[in-house]
Amino acid sequence: MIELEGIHQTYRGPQGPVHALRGIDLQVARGEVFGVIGRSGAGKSSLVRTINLLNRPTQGRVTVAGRELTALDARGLREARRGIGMVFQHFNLLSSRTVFGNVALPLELEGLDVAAIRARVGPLLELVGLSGLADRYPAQISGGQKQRVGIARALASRPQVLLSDEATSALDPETTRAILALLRQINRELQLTVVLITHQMQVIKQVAHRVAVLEAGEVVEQGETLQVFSRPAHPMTRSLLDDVVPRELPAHVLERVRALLAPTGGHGGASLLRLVFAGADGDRPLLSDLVRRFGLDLNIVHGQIDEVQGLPFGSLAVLARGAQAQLQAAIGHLRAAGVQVQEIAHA
Ligand SMILES: Nc1ncnc2c1ncn2[C@@H]1O[C@H](COP(=O)(O)OP(=O)(O)OP(=O)(O)O)[C@@H](O)[C@H]1O
Repeated sequence: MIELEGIHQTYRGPQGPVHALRGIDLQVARGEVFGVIGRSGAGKSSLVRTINLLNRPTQGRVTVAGRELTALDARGLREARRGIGMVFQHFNLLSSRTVFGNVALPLELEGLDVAAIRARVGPLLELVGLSGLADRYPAQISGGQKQRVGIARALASRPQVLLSDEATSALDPETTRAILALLRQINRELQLTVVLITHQMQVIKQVAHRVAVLEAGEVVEQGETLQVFSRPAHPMTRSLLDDVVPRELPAHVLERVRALLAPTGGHGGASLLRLVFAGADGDRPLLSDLVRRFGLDLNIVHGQIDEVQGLPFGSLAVLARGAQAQLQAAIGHLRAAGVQVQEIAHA
């Protein structure tokens, strides 16, 4: 649905050229929610804005729904852009227009008559849950409601693609969840292709089918969200994932574990293991396997279980005691079952 080929974006900065995008190749399939994540300055806004040529890349080709946008003239581009809606971090609503008036604006610009506009805007306001607020002004509604207006406006021209430029960054966590759920609902019900950029893995976790990680203008990793979450390959991905599943144990937990790891005078060993599991692994009785099959004593010292795309995802720190050979066999068993195992400490 969306194809970016060899995209470079160079700005003229006060201290010389800024290479914001350095050779991006990306493909987004029809009907998917594709997330782009990166730290501030990574080039996310530049990237999402090349998809509708709000930013014309210095080099490279942009194709959306089979049309090469970078080859169109101004008129062709205007028309193609109707197929691409966009929502913004700060909503970009006109304060002098009501909720209805804001959603109606792109339709007025398209030249639709009053009856046609009413017929289009009513269902859109219902879709985003704002039917009762049509006559309010932006100053009279909450941030989450403003973003709902932004989404309805973006959908007014019946686009095939929706771009979201940090749409939830100005919202509190609960409103963020509600807006993301709405985006996901729209993606499903309207079979809309969604590209969203964010600096928060929480956002990716909740809605994106696939994700690309951007660093210094380059895609350093991409893949299915669950795959990237469970087996992050690049240090930047791991660092971004720390916000969701911290890799380091909190200091007070480590201290407690050290005391537990102190030699007890027995014959066996003890290992502090960090287990990361994703997807269906979470449904298997792996911990009872360790006890039953390998005769280990287990002590869960820390953990976090979450969901990615409705599938279990999480990490556990487990203190395992038992015979050395059995400990090693148990680690092999877990790895064979697709669980990532890291031995944090050993005694
Ligand atoms: N119009 C511009 N002129 C000059 N430099 C720019 C311009 N727009 C962006 N940049 C620079 O390009 C780089 C990428 O910026 P961009 O806004 O795309 O990143 P971002 O990942 O969206 O960051 P943020 O999350 O902080 O918005 C940054 O170094 C930024 O300073």
